[in-house]
Amino acid sequence: MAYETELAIAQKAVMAAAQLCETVRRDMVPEAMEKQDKSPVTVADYGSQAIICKALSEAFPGDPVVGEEDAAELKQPEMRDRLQQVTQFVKGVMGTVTPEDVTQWIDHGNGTPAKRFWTLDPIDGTKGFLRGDQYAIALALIEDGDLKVGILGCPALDLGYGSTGLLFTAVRGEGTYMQPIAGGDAKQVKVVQPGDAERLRFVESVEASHGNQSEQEAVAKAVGITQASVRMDSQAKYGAVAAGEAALYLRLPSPKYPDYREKIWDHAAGAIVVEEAGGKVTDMYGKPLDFYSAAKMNDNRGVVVSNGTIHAEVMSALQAS
Ligand SMILES: Nc1ncnc2c1ncn2[C@@H]1O[C@H](COP(=O)(O)O)[C@@H](O)[C@H]1OP(=O)(O)O
Ligand SMILES: [Mg+2]
Ligand SMILES: [Mg+2]
Ligand SMILES: [Mg+2]
Repeated sequence: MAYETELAIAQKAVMAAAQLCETVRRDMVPEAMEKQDKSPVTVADYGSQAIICKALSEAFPGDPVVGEEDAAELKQPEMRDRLQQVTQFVKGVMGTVTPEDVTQWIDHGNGTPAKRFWTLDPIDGTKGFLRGDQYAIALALIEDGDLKVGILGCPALDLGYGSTGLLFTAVRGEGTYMQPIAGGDAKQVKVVQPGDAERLRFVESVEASHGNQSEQEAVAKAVGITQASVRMDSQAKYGAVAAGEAALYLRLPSPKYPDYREKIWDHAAGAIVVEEAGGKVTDMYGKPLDFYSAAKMNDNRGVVVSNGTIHAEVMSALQAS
């Protein structure tokens, strides 16, 4: 199997990070700190990035990591208690560590795209995490501009499989697998097959300002989806499409933030998980997402994720609207 070592190390790291995130949600009411761009971050976002970056830096010291968080704010003197808290949670998962270790590991995620690199969202859907809803830990390997490995940990997702917490893994050319985070066998998953009317559902963000819900509804209707959307935070939406629980995920630019550009860590892991399950991922104009030029996908607008068979129809509906 290709990328066996990469997959094994990344999967183990994402599992450990998932354990930290769930411990934070169990042991405290996570508080949001505000970043410079006004978006929230928690001790779990930092802890998760520390754990995964440590594992990647040890196993693949030459690979840059393009991660969402950095430790600049956490290193400020007035944040000492907060850093201590992050360190305690990291310790809980991996034994002895110092606050300096933690900030160094987090800052290992300040890399830039290269011939081969990883991209990491330590908690995707921080707002969902804070609300007690869905969130994801998303890690992907990009080589020569193509997604090669994706790991998507969804600690609060069950999709009716009877165990909460699902992990999706994908390697280019080798399919997508889903397994319970709590332990158990991995099974291969496939997107919705044509004619499966019951699963012809669409998913979108809970946060109205992360998309354009009225246009998303109109487009879904235009392609024959009659059920109301399922609203879900984070890249767990990609998991739902990969597992065949929804046929479409629409993320159209919010009229409130027309200049917003999607970030690679918000889509890389989810995209390969869906593609390897047989689905298709493009921007709203049908262009492939650019995962290699920069952390921000400057030349893409919106994201459309489908089971593949309805993709062309969705593009026509978007053009007409
Ligand atoms: N205006 C926006 N349009 C699209 N996505 C956004 C917008 N603002 C923030 N986000 C991103 O949406 C993601 C969560 O999406 P979802 O609604 O699917 O759970 C977060 O990674 C967040 O990025 P950030 O962490 O930079 O705030
Ligand atoms: Mg995040
Ligand atoms: Mg995110
Ligand atoms: Mg964030």
